[in-house]
Amino acid sequence: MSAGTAEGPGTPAAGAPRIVVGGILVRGGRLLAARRTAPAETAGRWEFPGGKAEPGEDERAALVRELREELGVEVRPLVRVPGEWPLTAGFVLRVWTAELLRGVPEPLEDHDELRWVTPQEAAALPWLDPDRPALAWAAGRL
Ligand SMILES: Nc1nc2c([nH]c(=O)n2[C@H]2C[C@H](O)[C@@H](COP(=O)(O)OP(=O)(O)OP(=O)(O)O)O2)c(=O)[nH]1
Repeated sequence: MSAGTAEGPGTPAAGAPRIVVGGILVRGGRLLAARRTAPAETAGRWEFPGGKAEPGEDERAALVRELREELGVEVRPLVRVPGEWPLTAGFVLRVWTAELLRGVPEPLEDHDELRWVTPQEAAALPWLDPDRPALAWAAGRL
């Protein structure tokens, strides 16, 4: 809700950032990295799968929806990585750990490769820069 502006209650403040939410899935000491296919400036870079929360959509619900669409799996968000990281104009990245409930992740949308990587292997991949702090946080807990 905007605080004390003329926009009225419930109206997002002008310029309020929209959220991109990414998910950290962990299996046997490895985390799931996904290689983007688009847009061109991000193609070939690695990230945590996820996407944009719709206006008004809870970010956990957005993560569940995005991982269903992109990977074909059902997940349950667990813990939000402390912090958020600015993206291109108007978006911020937030990252959650998530439990894999059902399914085997497949690169159905937005990615051409998925890889379960150790922290050492992850560090050697060309990640999108905004993901690096969340990657470091996760790697320290594996
Ligand atoms: N999904 C995701 N996007 C990230 C991460 N790090 C990062 O910089 N980004 C950027 C890449 C994209 O420009 C943007 C997210 O867009 P997206 O294409 O994944 O979102 P979306 O699935 O909702 O796509 P759309 O509605 O635009 O079609 O955020 C990350 O860890 N996960």
